[in-house]
Amino acid sequence: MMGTPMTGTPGIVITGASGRMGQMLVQAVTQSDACHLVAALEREGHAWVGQDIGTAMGGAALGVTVTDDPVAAFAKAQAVIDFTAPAATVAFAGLAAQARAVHVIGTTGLSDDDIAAIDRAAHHAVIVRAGNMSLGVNLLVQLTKKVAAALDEDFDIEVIEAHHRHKVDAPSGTALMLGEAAATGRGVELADVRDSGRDGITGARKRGDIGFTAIRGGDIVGEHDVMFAADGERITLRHVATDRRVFARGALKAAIWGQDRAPGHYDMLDVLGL
Ligand SMILES: NC(=O)c1ccc[n+]([C@@H]2O[C@H](COP(=O)([O-])OP(=O)(O)OC[C@H]3O[C@@H](n4cnc5c(N)ncnc54)[C@H](O)[C@@H]3O)[C@@H](O)[C@H]2O)c1
Ligand SMILES: O=C(O)C1=N[C@H](C(=O)O)CCC1
Repeated sequence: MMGTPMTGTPGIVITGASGRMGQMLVQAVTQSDACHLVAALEREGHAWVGQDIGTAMGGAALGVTVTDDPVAAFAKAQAVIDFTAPAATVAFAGLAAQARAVHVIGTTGLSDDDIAAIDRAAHHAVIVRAGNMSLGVNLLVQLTKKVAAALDEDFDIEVIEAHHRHKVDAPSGTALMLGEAAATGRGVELADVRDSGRDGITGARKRGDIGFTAIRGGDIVGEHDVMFAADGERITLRHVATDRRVFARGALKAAIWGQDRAPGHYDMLDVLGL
């Protein structure tokens, strides 16, 4: 059995345990000395509910049975790591806050109303939310802010992202983080300059707009370019993720960082001190 539970380290629940990120997170937690797995959650009716999470993943038993009961799972946890879907994440934010567990949210595609609900839960507990938990992307956010602040609107800003064929939301959470960073650097609101989904006779590009393009295909883990294009020259900042472990590593760091912090809605820049 991997990762024997240690009482001195935070107990972690992984939601969406059968998912691409869920399985990566179960592996990361069970291999870590800094935390231990107390529960694995899946949606009601999922084939893995009732099975040992280790054997369901095709490996050795881990002694943790997949459950569909978030209240019971969260009651025994110090942190909930959640990469699922918007409706689930909003419900989990309330339940994790009631359990006073740190809620690490990787889920993307959240609406403004979803984020407002998460903000309300963060009055009572620690929530760390980021569209991308990797160190590289969070550094890229800061670089994007700086480059955007240094250049004027002669440089058109375009965010181009590519992901696997199963991804359901666009632009990606990361692309939106980068677009927000570019807008902040320029001193504008992203909502006022955002241009997504060009198709047909769109008219010429509007000066000052921040454009988004989404590519979906194959097994691409996650690639992001921020392009600053002017007449005669072009700068491109790029991040390429080749392994989902980079997201899992960031999420574990956030779960541990959040222990004993004051309630609030934090992001990975807080966790990484960037
Ligand atoms: N922030 C980051 O660093 C980062 C990195 C990768 C993925 N993501 C995001 O994480 C999310 C999940 O991505 P994925 O590729 O793992 O997707 P996935 O579809 O493989 O996994 C999602 C899992 O959540 C489960 N789920 C849905 N509703 C549930 C509920 N009510 N209760 C329990 N489980 C539930 C599904 O059954 C599924 O197993 C997406 O929003 C994605 O964009 C974020
Ligand atoms: O695979 C996904 O889905 C990813 N989602 C995040 C996003 O929307 O930016 C991070 C990269 C992978």
